[in-house]
Amino acid sequence: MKVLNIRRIQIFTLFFSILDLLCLYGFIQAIQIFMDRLIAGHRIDQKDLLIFLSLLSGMILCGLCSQYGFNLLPVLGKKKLIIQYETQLMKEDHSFFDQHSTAFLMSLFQNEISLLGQQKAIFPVVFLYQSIALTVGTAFLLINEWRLALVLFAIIGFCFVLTRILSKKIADNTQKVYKEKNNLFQVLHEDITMHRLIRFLNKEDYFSLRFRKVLNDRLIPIEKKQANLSTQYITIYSVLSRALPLLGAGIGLIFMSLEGMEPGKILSTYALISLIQEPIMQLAETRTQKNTINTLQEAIKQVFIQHQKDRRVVDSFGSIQKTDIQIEQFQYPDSSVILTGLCFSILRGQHTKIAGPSGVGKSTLMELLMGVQGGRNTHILFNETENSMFSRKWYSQHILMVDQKPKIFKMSILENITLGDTFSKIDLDEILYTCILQNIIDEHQDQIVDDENGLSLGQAQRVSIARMLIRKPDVLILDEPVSALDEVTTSLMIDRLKQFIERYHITLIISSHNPAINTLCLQTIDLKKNN
Ligand SMILES: Nc1ncnc2c1ncn2[C@@H]1O[C@H](COP(=O)(O)OP(=O)(O)OP(=O)(O)O)[C@@H](O)[C@H]1O
Repeated sequence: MKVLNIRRIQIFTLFFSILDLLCLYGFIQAIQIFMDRLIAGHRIDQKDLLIFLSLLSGMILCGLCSQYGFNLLPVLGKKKLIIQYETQLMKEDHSFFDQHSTAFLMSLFQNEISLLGQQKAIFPVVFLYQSIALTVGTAFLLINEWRLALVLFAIIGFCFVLTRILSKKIADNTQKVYKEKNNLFQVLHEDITMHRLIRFLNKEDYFSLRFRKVLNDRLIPIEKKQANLSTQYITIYSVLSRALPLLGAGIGLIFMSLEGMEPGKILSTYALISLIQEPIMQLAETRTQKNTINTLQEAIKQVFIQHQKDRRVVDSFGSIQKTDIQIEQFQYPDSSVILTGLCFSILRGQHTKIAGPSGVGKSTLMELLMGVQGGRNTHILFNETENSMFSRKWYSQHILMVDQKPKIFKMSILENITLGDTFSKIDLDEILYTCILQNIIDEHQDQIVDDENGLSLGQAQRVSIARMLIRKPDVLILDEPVSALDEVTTSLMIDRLKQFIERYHITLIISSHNPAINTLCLQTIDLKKNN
């Protein structure tokens, strides 16, 4: 995908903004000259009109171009940063997603990352442009009437200090607003995802009250403070922008009566003062933006600190002949011990059943095998090498797992299986036969499905198995693979699965409460409850 080059658009915007500025100052000077000449009794000729019109059309054209750039930059900046962080998100480890809720990550992308992208793209252009505008304006004003300029600078300087203090306060408060907005977003997300349960329990009022409490007691007070600060800021700004040019003209008139200042000069001084207060205020404003950018950048950096440094180094290693499981003790953070004193091996072709009552730690053991959980007292070895030595790429080619809850993407069934990889028609037909999916494919054709729409739980389970099986790993871990299948389909599925794994030398590790699975397995590891 081609992303427009931000740097080029920034230069384009700055270039036309400066041209626009120069046309504007040229225009002011032209007015002063024409006015002085009119007063002196000269007439305006065709050449003068031509200069006038050229400057005017230059201003319109350059204004259009620079405005287009200013409107385009936030869009590009937002897009760039979203792509950058999405790529980073996809590389994150399992523990990252345990730490942050979906709602939090979604709101991070919608709010903070988007805003940071916009500001980062537009900030340097605004800053540079306003600095140039201020320098040019100051130079013109000083040349035009230095005594008047000094009086006005003193007033502007005072307002500048005031707005700087205010803008710092606004930036600090903005961070609090973001934090509370995220909070509210998470509560709302929970209300939506749990809505079915809430309705069953007739608890709508209880949850609405919780939402309103977060909104009224936490977010609204901070937003009110923000409104108050912004009002003070804008008031100073508007008083300055309205009063300053009039003040300039007034002082100019005094100079005129005392020392005979020309009317053309008063007019151009008035126009210059009108122009100069804008960059001054905008530069104060960019300070607010700079504070916001820095804090946002730091906040996002904190979220995206890689949790587990990727120590895995081995990419090429033969197929798995032996898997050793040595677990002295495993527990999740802040939980009691789940697994303890486990030591067994699985040889190639030695299909193994992991048995035990619900909650004993079967899925946990499987996650340890997949390397998504781990710890100092747990050792998983493939061909006598610690699993931490293997890269994720190696894992994806040699050991795969089908979760207890089937995962279906919003794609067609075939796409759900291939996930963009190319498989031969023979391979596809074979997998559809093994997982009893041919009828479902015929029924749904290329229709898009997801796990809530279009597939039963048993069908979704079979699609999830097909997705992993077609990749023919050395070891396939199946967590409760037939829990949603009827007796006939279970028995057919087991027969076909047996043929498939024998043909491709795949070793199965299965957890299931269904005794029919026993016919597939050569050893059983019985997990016992620790408490
Ligand atoms: N991410 C986690 N953080 C903390 N505790 C967890 C986590 N995942 C599972 N547990 C706890 O670990 C224990 C074992 O859970 P696990 O899912 O491994 O059991 P199981 O034997 O597969 O159960 P079932 O047969 O019902 O699927 C449970 O007490 C569960 O609450």
